[in-house]
Amino acid sequence: MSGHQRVRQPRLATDRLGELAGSVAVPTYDRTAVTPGIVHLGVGGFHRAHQARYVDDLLASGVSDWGIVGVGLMPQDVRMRDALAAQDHLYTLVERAPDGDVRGRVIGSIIDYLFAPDSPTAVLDLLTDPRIRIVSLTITEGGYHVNQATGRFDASDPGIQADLRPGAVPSTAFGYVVEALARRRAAGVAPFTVMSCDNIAGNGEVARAMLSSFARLRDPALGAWIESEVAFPSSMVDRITPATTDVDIEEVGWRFGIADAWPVVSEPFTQWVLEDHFPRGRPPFEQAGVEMVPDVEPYELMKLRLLNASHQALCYLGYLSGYRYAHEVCADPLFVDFLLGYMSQEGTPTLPPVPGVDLAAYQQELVSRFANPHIRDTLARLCAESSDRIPKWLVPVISAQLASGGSVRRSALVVASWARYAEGVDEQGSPIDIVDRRRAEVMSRAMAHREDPLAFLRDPDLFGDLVDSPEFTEPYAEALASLHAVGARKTLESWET
Ligand SMILES: NC(=O)c1ccc[n+]([C@@H]2O[C@H](COP(=O)([O-])OP(=O)(O)OC[C@H]3O[C@@H](n4cnc5c(N)ncnc54)[C@H](O)[C@@H]3O)[C@@H](O)[C@H]2O)c1
Ligand SMILES: O=P(O)(O)OC[C@@H](O)[C@@H](O)[C@H](O)[C@H](O)CO
Repeated sequence: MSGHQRVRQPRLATDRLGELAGSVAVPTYDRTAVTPGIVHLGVGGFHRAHQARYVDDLLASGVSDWGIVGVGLMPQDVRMRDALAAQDHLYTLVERAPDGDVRGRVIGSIIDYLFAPDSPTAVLDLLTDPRIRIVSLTITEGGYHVNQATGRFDASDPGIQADLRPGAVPSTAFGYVVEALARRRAAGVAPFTVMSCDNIAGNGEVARAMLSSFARLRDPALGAWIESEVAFPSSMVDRITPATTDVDIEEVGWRFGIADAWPVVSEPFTQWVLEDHFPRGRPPFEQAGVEMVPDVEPYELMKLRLLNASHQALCYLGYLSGYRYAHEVCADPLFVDFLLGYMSQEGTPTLPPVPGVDLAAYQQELVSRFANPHIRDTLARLCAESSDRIPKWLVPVISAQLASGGSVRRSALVVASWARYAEGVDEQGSPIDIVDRRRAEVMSRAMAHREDPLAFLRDPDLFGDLVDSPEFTEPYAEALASLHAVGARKTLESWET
């Protein structure tokens, strides 16, 4: 309870907004007049802290035809359905600054939410409604079914297989999007734009390639039509948004007088760089601070190779050393030196020029953001789903550095720390809950590396041919041996670069 007395607050609802206006910002626009223009698949913490907040700004400025309808596809999304339905689809966004300043804001831009298993027909009807001109996605990196080694579509997922059966009722994001596009095409309704907001380099291009490959397996002509007729703008999205905790829910109660079943907490920083390619129209995003550019790639690479790869650089080593939060790691100068060294010596040399960005200042700002003690971003969140993260964020850095003759020593230590973490026991002997959709394979390779030091790397789906590169395997094997012999902290102390 954080020392605060538990008081039962009335549930967040439209008719309470007036009384809440003294303690938090609330929507002042008429939500009943807002019509849907965007369907978002994967309404989790990030979408609610980021895109929905930008759209809320636009609705407040008088735009009324770009409301968001959320769609949940996964079994766990039933909780989001119930939370939002009980509070008129309103929720509280809490922004916590490093200096302890806390701001609350009720977001009104999600005007409805459908849980797809309740009614696939309702979801398909929505997606074929001509008013829907954008379908946006935060379905996580794993939701795109990319074979990491070949870059091609991987159709092995059972849900994908089910969605490929003739006449299937969709169950996956790809199943819904492609079925809806097929219906729009048949009905002569212009396709919506697909806007990926996941942390993937070239997220628009990846979405285009994977969705059209999936569609081709259903109907080659449909696949070709999607590839040529549907727009897939790429984006760089950035706002650190940890998973909401019970303490966060209680804080929203005592601090703002709001009973909110599922608020969302984030840092104050937010950035969205978006490729301006929306042939069916778009909201005036730039009015809400979105940077509309012709080419997002330099910004995406900067963010993924500096911010996201640094998250991986700090999470396993930090966890093994006994830390549990990102800010704890970033209060430790040994780790900060390592992160800045990785960013300046290995991540940054692989980047193209990034228009208007001072990369040295960007690196320092990242460390300050990671060090925000009020965000309480857990290392467990950052260590999860590493099989989807390391190959997309760090392996490209290693490959580029190897190609140019640059250093990979810090990156090698990061990969070795993941391998050590994947053994499933920390340096204090406590079990680690490995959360990864490839958990069994990853853990079994980690179990084998005491006998065969390169065993963890022998997975071309994750590492391509890195195992054949002595410039990488030598520092990797040295790092792994050191982690086993003296642990993460001492390895960092002595890691010569
Ligand atoms: N959290 C952040 O700091 C952050 C910042 C930038 C970008 N992102 C992007 O947003 C994504 C989601 O992050 P989050 O913090 O909202 O996570 P979250 O767990 O809060 O929400 C993820 C949502 O996606 C759904 N989902 C997961 N896998 C899916 C799949 N295969 N198909 C369809 N839906 C699926 C979940 O059910 C949930 O609704 C990340 O993977 C990342 O690409 C997150
Ligand atoms: O959410 P993921 O899986 O893409 O990655 C984990 C974190 O690195 C990520 O969520 C960052 O917090 C985020 O990308 C900051 O904008």
